[in-house]
Amino acid sequence: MKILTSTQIKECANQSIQSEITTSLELMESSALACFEWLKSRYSNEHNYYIFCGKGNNGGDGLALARLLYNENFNVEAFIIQSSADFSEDTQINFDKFPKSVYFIEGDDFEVTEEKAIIIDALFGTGLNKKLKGEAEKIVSKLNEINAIKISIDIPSGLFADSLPEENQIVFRADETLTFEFYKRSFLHLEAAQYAGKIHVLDIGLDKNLIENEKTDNYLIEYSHFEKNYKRRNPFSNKGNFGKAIIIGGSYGKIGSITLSTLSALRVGTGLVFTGAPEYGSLVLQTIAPEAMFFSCGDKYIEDIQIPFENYTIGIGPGLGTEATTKMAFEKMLENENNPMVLDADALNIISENKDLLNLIPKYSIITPHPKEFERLFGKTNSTLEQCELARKKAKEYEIVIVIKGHNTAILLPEGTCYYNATGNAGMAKGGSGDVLTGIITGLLAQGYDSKLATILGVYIHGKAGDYAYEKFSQESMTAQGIIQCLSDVFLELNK
Ligand SMILES: NC(=O)C1=CN([C@@H]2O[C@H](COP(=O)(O)OP(=O)(O)OC[C@H]3O[C@@H](n4cnc5c(N)ncnc54)[C@H](O)[C@@H]3O)[C@@H](O)[C@H]2O)[C@H](O)CC1
Ligand SMILES: [K+]
Repeated sequence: MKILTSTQIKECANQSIQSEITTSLELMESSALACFEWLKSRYSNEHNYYIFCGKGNNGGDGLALARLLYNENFNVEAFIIQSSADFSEDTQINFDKFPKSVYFIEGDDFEVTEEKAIIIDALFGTGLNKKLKGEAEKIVSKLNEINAIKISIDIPSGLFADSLPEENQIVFRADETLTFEFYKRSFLHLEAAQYAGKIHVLDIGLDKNLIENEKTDNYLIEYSHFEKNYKRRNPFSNKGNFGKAIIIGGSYGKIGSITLSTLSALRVGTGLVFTGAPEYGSLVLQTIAPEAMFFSCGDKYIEDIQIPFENYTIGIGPGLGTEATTKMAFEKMLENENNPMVLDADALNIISENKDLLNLIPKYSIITPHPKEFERLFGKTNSTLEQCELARKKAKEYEIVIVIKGHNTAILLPEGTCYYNATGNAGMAKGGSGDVLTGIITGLLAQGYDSKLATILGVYIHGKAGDYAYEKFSQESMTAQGIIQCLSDVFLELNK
C-alpha cells in the first residue's frame, strides 16, 4: 500500500472532486458511513457515543457519523469545540443536518459518564497545521483522562500525518484509529504510533487511478505483495532447486542463536542448510536441527571461515561474538565474498568498530540492525523518522538493504524506497526473534528471491508467524522457537 503525505491525500480528494467523480460532501458522507459500518460491526447500541467535533472537515465527518448513529437509535451526544473559526462548508451542512441539539464546549467544561462510553475524536484531522494549544489542548487533555473506549477519526487529534510529536505534546490517545484510504506515515513510527492504537484503514471511495499516479518512496507491506511474489514449489523440483544457505555464527554460550537461525532457514523451504559454528556446537546443532549440515569454524569461537561448497548464500552474525580472531575471520570472509549476504548482530557490531568494513559488504547485501545497532553503525538521530531517513541515505550510499527492526520494521532499499511492515506483536520483543529473521531472509535469498523480495517477504513472514504464535501461546509465553513453529501456519495459509 502506498503511503502518501497529507498534501498528496488532499490532492487525490481534490482531483476526484474536480474531475466530478465525486463531491467533497459525498466524500464526507462516505467517510462517515465507513466509520458507522465499522462501529456497528463491533459495538452494540448499548454504548453511549460521545462525539467530539472540530469545525474543519474532520468535525464534519464526526457530525455526519453522529447523524447516522442517531438515525439508527444509538445513544449519541455531539460536542463541538467553541472557537471563533467558522465551520467549513461541508461541516456546516452536516451540522445543520444533525437533528439533535449539540453542546458547544470550551476547555474542560463538559461531562462524560464513563460507563459504556465510546469517545469519538473528530476534533482535528490531517488539516491540523500546528500543535494543539488553548481550548483544544484542554479538551484533549481531559478526554485522555476519561476511562472509556476511544476512537479517532482519520488521525488522533494533535498528531500530524508526516512528522512525529515532540515529547509532552498533547495528542488524543486512541485505542483505535479509523483512517481513510491510507496509513499515515507517522502511524508507523513509535513516537506517534502509541497515540493511534490499532489502525483500521477504511475505503472511502477515492479514485484508485489517481492514487496509482501519485509518486511516493514509502510503502506498507501487504499480504497481496506476498501472495503475488511467492514462488510456488514446482512438483518436479528437487532439493538442488531451492538453494544452499550457509548460516555462520555461534560462540561459547551463544550456540542457541545460531541454532534458531538454522531452524528458521530450514522452515522457509531452503534446499540445503549448512551451519558454520565452533566445533563444540556440533552436537547441539546436529541434535536440534538434524536436517542441517555442520562445518567447524573454530574451537570455542569462530576463527576461520572456510566454506566447503559453491553457490551458496551466507547469513552471518547471530551469536558470532567479537573475539579478535573472529573479527579477522569475518573480515577475510568479507574480502572474499561478492554475492549478497545477510549480516546481523555481532557481524554488525564488528563493522561498527571498524566502519571501513562497510565498503566491503557485497552490493545488495541485507543488514538487519535493531535501532541501537543502527546507531552504533551510522550515528545517533533524534527520532525514529530521522533514523529512517538516515538509513535511506546509507542504503543508497552502500547499495545495501537496511532493515531497522522494531515495532514497525522499516526496510530501506538501495534505490531509496522504504517498506514498512505492520505484522508482528510485542510478544516478539524477546531474545532470539532477530536470529529467526536472519535465518528466514537467508533462506529466501538462497532460494533465488532477490534481495528486495527476500527482505520484504522475510520481514512479513516473520511478523505473521509471530502473530500466529501470539494466538497459540500468548504474547508472554511465545518464544523464538514458537515463531519458528508457526512459520508453517504462514505457508499453509499461502498455499490454501
Ligand atoms: N482528504 C480526504 O480524502 C478527505 C478528508 N476528510 C476529512 O477531512 C479532514 C481534513 O479536514 P480539514 O478541513 O482540512 O482540516 P481538519 O478538520 O483537520 O481541521 C483543521 C481545522 O482547524 C484549523 N486548525 C488547524 N490547526 C489548528 C490548531 N492547532 N488549533 C486550532 N485549530 C486549528 C484549520 O484552520 C482547519 O480549519 C481529514 O482528516 C478527514 O477527516 C473528508 O471528510 C473526506 C475526504
Ligand atoms: K481526529
